[in-house]
Amino acid sequence: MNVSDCQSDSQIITYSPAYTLVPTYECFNRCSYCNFRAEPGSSPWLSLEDAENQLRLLQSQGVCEILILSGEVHPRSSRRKAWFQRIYDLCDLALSLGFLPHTNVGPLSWEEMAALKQVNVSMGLMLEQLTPELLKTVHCYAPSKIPEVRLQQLQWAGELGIPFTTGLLFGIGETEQDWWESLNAIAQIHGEYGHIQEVILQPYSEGTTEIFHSQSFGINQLLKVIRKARQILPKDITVQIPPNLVDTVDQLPQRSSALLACLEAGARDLGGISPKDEVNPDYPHPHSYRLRDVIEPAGWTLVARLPVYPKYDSWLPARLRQVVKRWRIGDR
Ligand SMILES: O=c1nc2n(C[C@H](O)[C@H](O)[C@H](O)CO)c3cc(O)ccc3cc-2c(=O)[nH]1
Ligand SMILES: C[C@H]1O[C@@H](n2cnc3c(N)ncnc32)[C@H](O)[C@@H]1O
Ligand code: MET
Ligand code: SF4
Repeated sequence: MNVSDCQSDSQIITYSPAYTLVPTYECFNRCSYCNFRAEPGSSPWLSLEDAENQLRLLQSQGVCEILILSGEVHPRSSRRKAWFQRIYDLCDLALSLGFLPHTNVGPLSWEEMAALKQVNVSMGLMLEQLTPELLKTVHCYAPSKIPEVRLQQLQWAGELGIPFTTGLLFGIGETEQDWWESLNAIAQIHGEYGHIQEVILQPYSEGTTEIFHSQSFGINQLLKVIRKARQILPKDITVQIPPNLVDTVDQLPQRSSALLACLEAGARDLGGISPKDEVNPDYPHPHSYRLRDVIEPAGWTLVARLPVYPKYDSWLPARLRQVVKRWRIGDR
């Protein structure tokens, strides 16, 4: 089966069989909704040896995407160079073992982003929300979340020709008007460069180790967002929702109505399904076979995808194109 470039009118739902590597949990930002970060200096970095051991165990398990997700070292810190080098080396390692890396480690300098293009089939950064009001609240101690900085990252990715995943986080104190402005900003940037593969609509989900402790974003509001996103975003951008965050109460297939409602509203991708959701460790991912049991009786077809869409293969450096080609042949 072929996943066409435009999924929005089809019955096909995709997901990416993924595994997450965390270079470090330490982060100089303090987003108050974060259940991931550790204090700078308190958390050892992932060594290449440990990463290689983890990756070798995955080689026979159908995992394709390696998501490199990290806490951040300040751009002007003397440790920044070593931090960046470790991320680069982890990507290079994953690639050399035949996996497809996708890096999401916060804002990068132009040079850092250009270097990572050589070892990533796609990259990601959530816009979160565009309104600067959040800098007074949840992002008060998070300079990486300055909206202009994040918008510029999307712009740079476009200029560098990097297939990109972005998204919004809902339920962190923004208004409804803010939602539509953020979505319009993504649509506009995609209009310039055509590089946005997917937009993740991520409902804030309360965890056990954060400082924010607010009510998780509700399903009815999320459905409203998905419907409107489908109107605002160009058709060639896929709307992604994380199934573990919308389907938290339903354990039995026949009760998984929230997920089906998201698909009816226009979501077509379920993102990276990995053994552990590092960002929301309190919400484990359902196995792909369970997802299939939930969505296929309702007429949808669940299909694994690569972290780069076919129409972007020609954007990739030769080494990456080679590895992607091997996966496409065995694909679906
Ligand atoms: O398992 C997760 N994967 C996350 N992913 C991975 C994502 O689900 C897919 O693997 C990507 O769409 C790549 O295909 C992210 C990727 C990004 O670029 C930005 C944010 C996220 C956030 C998550 C997340 O919270 N949990
Ligand atoms: C990697 C991405 O995960 C999202 N993120 C961070 N914390 C939470 C949470 N409690 N609930 C949902 N999403 C979260 C942010 O959007 C970040 O950019
Ligand atoms: N620190 C990065 C960001 O917030 C990615 C991981 S968040 C758990 O964009
Ligand atoms: S969400 Fe990302 S930037 Fe914010 S504190 Fe957590 S790891 Fe750091």
